[in-house]
Amino acid sequence: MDAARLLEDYARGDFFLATAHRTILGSGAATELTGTDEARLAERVRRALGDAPTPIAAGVLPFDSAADGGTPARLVIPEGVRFAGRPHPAVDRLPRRHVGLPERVTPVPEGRRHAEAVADAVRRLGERGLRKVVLARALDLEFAEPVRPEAILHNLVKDNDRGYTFAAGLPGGRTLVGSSPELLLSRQGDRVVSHPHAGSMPRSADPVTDRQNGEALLASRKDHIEHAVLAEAVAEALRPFCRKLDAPEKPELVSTPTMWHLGTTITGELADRDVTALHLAAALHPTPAICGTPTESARELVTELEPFERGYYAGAVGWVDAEGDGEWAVTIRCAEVAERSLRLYAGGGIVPESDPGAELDETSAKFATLAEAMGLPRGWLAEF
Ligand SMILES: C=C(O[C@@H]1C=C(C(=O)O)C=C[C@H]1O)C(=O)O
Repeated sequence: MDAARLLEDYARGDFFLATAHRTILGSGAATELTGTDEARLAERVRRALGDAPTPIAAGVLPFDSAADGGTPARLVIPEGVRFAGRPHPAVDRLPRRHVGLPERVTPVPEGRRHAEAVADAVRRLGERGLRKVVLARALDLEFAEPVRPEAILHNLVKDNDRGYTFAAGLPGGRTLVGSSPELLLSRQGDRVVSHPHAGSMPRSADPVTDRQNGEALLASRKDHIEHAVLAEAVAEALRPFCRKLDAPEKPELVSTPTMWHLGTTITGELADRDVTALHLAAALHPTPAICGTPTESARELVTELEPFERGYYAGAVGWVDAEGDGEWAVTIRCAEVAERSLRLYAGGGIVPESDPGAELDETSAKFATLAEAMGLPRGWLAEF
């Protein structure tokens, strides 16, 4: 099966995930499973897959299922599932799709307010004994015409030949669409892998500046601190499930078409095959890549300082099969698409060494993944 065909067949409400190794299209929903207790949901999914018409359950976990009003995890067992190999080079021959310019862009909060929140966070880290907190901001885009998530997904897949490029149906007919560099967890047999990312610099069209940015990130003490907090937490969360765990001491430089990051590949051998990819994803989430350390105090600070609900941003997207295998990516570099509007999200890790202006710039740079896929003029969103 050709991955380009799956991309062309994707329709709003379907589940789509393209990675460096495979492409999955789950169409329709034979069964929908939602819940705010992810560990219990993982059990229900395991039972439901036992006699399901298709081999996987797929969907999204929210940032915080206990947030105001409750944001449930949503998985479906699709009516039909098709698999293909990696999307590239097959999708290269497809033309780009037109998305259209928004009529209005509203930052939530305004950039200046986000920088103030970062300064506030830096102060409160010390007061509350936090090592790190991740603060995000959003941009609301309004359009005169209906927004087509299929067009955005199409361009995201063309632009990003690595990473995890996804679309998933949300409650209320909305769609989460994005391209994340970050693997929360994959399980295949008894092999588990996580590839946490923290520490960021923008890519540049100028090769010299681009290389310098990557080198500056590798040399940045602040970014290594930010990363170490994350890598340690992911290793500690996986350790109880593994009879062997390999967590390198130093991160490597990794890249997307728009950002440089520090990443650590953590691999383990699962002790108990009954623990599925969804159980593991639920146990790891939320990592300090998108929340902070310690988790509960960081989540409280996020709620205090961010003037919006994260919903399914900074959650997870992925699938699990009847054997318990599966893969889950962190839902970053994404947008939540409604009928004629969409909300873009971007955040960054704050440690005592963080600078508010630099953190604001980092969120602007992270909007570029979606901005490019929407065909927005380069740097246009950076004004907001
Ligand atoms: C929170 C986001 O990204 C996360 C935060 C990073 C950082 O603070 O350096 C890097 C990668 C991601 O784990 C985002 O893109 O919105």
